[in-house]
Amino acid sequence: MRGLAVASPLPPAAAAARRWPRASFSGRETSTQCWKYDLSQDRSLGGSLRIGQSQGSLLRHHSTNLLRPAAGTISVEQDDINTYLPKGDMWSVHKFGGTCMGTPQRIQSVADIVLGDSSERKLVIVSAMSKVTDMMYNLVHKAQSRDDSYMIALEEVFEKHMAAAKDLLDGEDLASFLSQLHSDVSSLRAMLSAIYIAGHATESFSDFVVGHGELWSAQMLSYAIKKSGAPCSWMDTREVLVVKPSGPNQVDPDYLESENRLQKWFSRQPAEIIVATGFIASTAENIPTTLKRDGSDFSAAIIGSLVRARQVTIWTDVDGVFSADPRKVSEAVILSTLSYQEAWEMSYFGANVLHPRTIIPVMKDNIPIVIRNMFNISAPGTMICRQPANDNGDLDACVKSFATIDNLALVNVEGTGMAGVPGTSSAIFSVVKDVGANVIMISQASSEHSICFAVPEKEVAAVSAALHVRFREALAVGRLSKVEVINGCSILAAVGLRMASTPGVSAILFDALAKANINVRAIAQGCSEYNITVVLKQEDCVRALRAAHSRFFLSKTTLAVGIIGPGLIGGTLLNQLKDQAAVLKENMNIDLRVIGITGSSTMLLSDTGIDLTQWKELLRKEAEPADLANFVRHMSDNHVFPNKVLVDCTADTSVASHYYDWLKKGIHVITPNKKANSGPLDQYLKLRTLQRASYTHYFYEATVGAGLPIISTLRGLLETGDKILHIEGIFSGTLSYIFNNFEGTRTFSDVVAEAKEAGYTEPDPRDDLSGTDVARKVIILARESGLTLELSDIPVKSLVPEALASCSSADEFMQKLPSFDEDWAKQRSEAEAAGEVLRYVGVVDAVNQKGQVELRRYKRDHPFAQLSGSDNIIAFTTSRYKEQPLIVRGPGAGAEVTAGGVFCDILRLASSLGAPS
Ligand SMILES: NC(=O)c1ccc[n+]([C@@H]2O[C@H](COP(=O)([O-])OP(=O)(O)OC[C@H]3O[C@@H](n4cnc5c(N)ncnc54)[C@H](O)[C@@H]3O)[C@@H](O)[C@H]2O)c1
Ligand SMILES: N[C@@H](CCO)C(=O)O
Ligand code: NA
Repeated sequence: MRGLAVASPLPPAAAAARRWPRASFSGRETSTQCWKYDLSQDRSLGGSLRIGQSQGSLLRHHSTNLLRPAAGTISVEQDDINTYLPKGDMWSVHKFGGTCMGTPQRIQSVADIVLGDSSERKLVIVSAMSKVTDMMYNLVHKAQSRDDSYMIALEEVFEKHMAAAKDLLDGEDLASFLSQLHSDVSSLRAMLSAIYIAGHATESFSDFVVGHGELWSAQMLSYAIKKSGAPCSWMDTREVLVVKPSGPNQVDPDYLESENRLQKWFSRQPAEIIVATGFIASTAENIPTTLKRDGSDFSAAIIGSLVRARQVTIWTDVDGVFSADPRKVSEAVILSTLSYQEAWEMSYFGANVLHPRTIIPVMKDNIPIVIRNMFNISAPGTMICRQPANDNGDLDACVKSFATIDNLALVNVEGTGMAGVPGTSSAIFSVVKDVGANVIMISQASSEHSICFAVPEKEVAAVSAALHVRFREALAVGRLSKVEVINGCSILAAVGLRMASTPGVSAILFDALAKANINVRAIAQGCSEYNITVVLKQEDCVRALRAAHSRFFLSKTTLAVGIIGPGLIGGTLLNQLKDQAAVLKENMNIDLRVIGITGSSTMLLSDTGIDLTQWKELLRKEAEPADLANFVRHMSDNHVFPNKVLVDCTADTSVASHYYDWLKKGIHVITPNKKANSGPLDQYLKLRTLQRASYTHYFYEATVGAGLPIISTLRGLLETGDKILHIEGIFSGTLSYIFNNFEGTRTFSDVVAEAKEAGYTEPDPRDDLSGTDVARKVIILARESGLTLELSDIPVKSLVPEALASCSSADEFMQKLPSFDEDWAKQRSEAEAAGEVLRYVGVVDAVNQKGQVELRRYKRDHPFAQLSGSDNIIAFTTSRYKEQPLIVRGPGAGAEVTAGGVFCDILRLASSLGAPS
C-alpha cells in the first residue's frame, strides 16, 4: 500500500496530493501479518490486483498498478514494505511540547528546525505554549466555581498570545492571527460566561476551552514557517482525529474514520508542511475532546501512523532517554536506541520516556520515534524502534537501563495449605483488588508455599487487614502460616530486550548486587524477560542502582576509599592515587574516589571525592576533629558509591580491632598494618571466617615484605594444593638494611638512624629491633599456612638492649642507642673473623607447627649474605618446591614500595568487584 506512492512516477508533491484522496486502507492488521490496500473505492483504479512477496513482483506490480491502476486488494508482507520502500517522499512527523513552544524565540527555533528537515513532507504537532493549558483549565475552574476573575484570567491568556504573536509575526499574518485570536477569545468569553451561570462545565465544554492553547500555538508556528516562504498550512486536528472513550481519562483513536477524514483534509489542502494541533481531537459526533494525559505525544504517534511517517521526532528538553535516572546515577548515559518494548517497560518505571499508550500507534506500523533535545540539536537523541540496529550482541549491552520505584511494601502470604490448591492466588488478588491497591510485582516460588507481592506502602495496611479477614479461618487452622508485611522496600528493575536470549544476564546483575553487599528480598522476571525486577530495602536502593548500572554500563567500577593514618605510607599512597587516578579511569574503567582521610587528630570528609592535589592543605585547613566512629559512619552512609574500602595505614591495634565490624557493614578493608593478623588468634580466625563467608574483601599484602608478592604467592601455592613445609627469610627491611650496611665503617646506632630516616622502620624502631615486627610477619605467614599460633608462641631474640626497653619514646631510645655501639661492633667483628655475617631471620616450621625469630650468622657466600639495601628474601620450601625453594627477593620496606603494595590491593579489590583485568 505504501508502495503505491513510493513508486509513483509523479513529482513528489503531486504524488502526495493524488495519494491521499484515493488511499483507503482496510483490514490493516490481518492475522497473517499482511497489509491490505483496498482499491475498490478508488475510482481511478480498475480491475483486481494482488501483490506477491518477492521483490521483483512487488516492484513490477507497483509500477503496473500506478501506471495502470486496478481495483481490488493488494497484500504485501510487512517486512517487504520496509525493505523496498525508498524513504524519499515519506512523511516526517515532529512534535514540539509546551516548553519548546514557550516563547516567541523558541517558536522561531521550532520553525527553523522544521525548515531544516529535508524530508519532502512534514507534519508538525504542537502543544500549547508552556503553562497555557494550565491557564485554560484554570479559566474553566474559576468560571464553574463562580469566580468572576476568570475574565481577568482570560485577558491574561489573550495578552500572552498577542504579545508572542507581535514578537514573532508582522504584516498580514499578524493581522489575521490577531483577528482570529480576538474572535476565539470572544467565543471563549461567551462559553465561560455560560459555565459561570450554570456553575458547571461538562467535559466537552471544558475540552473546548482548553484546546484553544493548541489552536493558537499551531497557527503562530505555521505563520512563522510561512514567513520564510515555505508552503505551510495549519490543521485543526479536531477536523480529522476521531477518538472514542475507552476508560476513565482515556480514549482510543478510530483509525479508519480518522484516515477518511485526513484524506478529505489533504484533498483540500495539499501543503508540504502542515502544523497540527496536538492534544485535541473530536468524537465521532464532532464534539471537541482531548487525548487526555500525554496528549500531544499521542497525537503525534497517531498521526504518524495515519500518514505512515518515516519517523516521528518528539522534541523535548533532554538529550534522550537515560540508562538510569541521572539524578541518582551520575554516569548514566543517553541510549542511542531502544526497542518499543524497552521504552514501554522504562516508562512504566517513571523514566522520562513516552507513555506506553503513545508507542502503540507507531509500534504497529514500525515507525521509529526519536526523542531529541530542541535545546541541543547536536545530540542525536534516542531512537525507539522495533529492533535497534546497533545491538551488537554484547552481553553487557542487553540490559538497556535500570529503574527504581520507592515506597513499596512486600506482602508475603505463606502456608502449606497453598500448594496445589487452585484459587489461592485468585482469592488473594481479589482481596487486593477489592481494597483498590495496585500490585506492582508478584513472585511465587514453584513450591507454592508462599506468594509475595509488592504494593505501594501507603496501601499495605488496608491490604494486610483485608487479607487477614479473608483468610481468618485458613490462618486459624494453620493452612496459612502468615500474612506478613515488609515495609520500606524498593524495586530495582533491569530492562532490556535481549535479556531474553542471553544467558548470564541475571547472574551479572545478582553478582553486582552481592558485591555491593545488597540483600535481595524478592525477584520477578516475566516470561517476556524484558525486565528483571528485584525487591530490596529502600535504603539500599540507590546503591543497588549504582552497583548494577556501573556493572553493566561500561561506566567505571567506582570505589569510595577512606584512608586512616595519612603518615608516611598513607600519605605516599594518597600521592600515588592522585598521580594514577586519571589513568585508571581512562584505561581500566576504575573510578577511585577518596571520600575521607583521618589522622589521629583531624579528619577530612567529602561526599564525592577529595581533591588529591591538595589533600595535605585541605587536611590542615578544612579538617574537623578526628572521630573514627563518625569517619566510618560517613563511609557507610554514603549512597553515592556502591563499593567502599577503608585503608588502615596506621600501626594502631585499636584501629585494627574494628575490621570485623567494618566488614560486617559491607565495607572492604585493606591494610599494611600487621596488628589484626598477628593479634589474638580467636579474633584473627573470626575475621577470616567472616571474610570467607561474605563478598566483602580483606586484603593485607603489604603486611609482609611490603610491596613484594609474599601473601599472594603463599596463597597461590596453598590454593592450588601445594603443601608448605618451611618458610624462612629475612622479613625486616629495617634489620636487613642495618646488617647489610653495618660493615665497620659506621656505628650501629648511625645505621639504625639511617634506616629510620629512609622510612623503613616502624613508627617506633624498637618494634623492628625487638624482633616483634618480624615475629608478627612470621605469625601472619604461619596462620596463612594454617598454623594456629599466638604471637607469644614465637621465641624471639630481641636486639633492644634491656636497659632501653623502658624508654618512654622512640626519640629517647634513638638518643640512648649509641651507648651500645661498642657491644655491636664486637659482635660484628667476631662474625667477620669467622667469615660470616649477621642476619636477622624468621622461620615458619610448618612440619613441626612452630615459628622462630633469631639473629643468625651466615657464611659470606650464603644467599642471605648477598642482600643489599632494605631487601627482604623469603624462601618457600613446599611439596612442589622441595629441592630448590621458591624465593622472593627485593626491597621489603620503604614508603613507595609499601604504598605501592597497598595500592595493588585496592586494584585487586576493584578487579574482584568487576573491573576489567
Ligand atoms: N614503613 C614501611 O616500610 C612499612 C612497610 C610495611 C608496612 N608498614 C605498615 O604501615 C603502617 C604505617 O606505617 P608508617 O610508616 O606510615 O607510619 P607513620 O607513623 O608514618 O603513619 C601512621 C599514621 O597513622 C596515624 N594514626 C595513628 N593512630 C591513628 C588512629 N587511631 N587513627 C587515625 N590515625 C592514626 C598517625 O598519626 C600517622 O599519621 C604501619 O602499620 C606499618 O607497620 C610500613
Ligand atoms: N618496619 C618494617 C616495615 C615493613 O613491614 C620493616 O622494616 O620491615
Ligand atoms: Na607483601
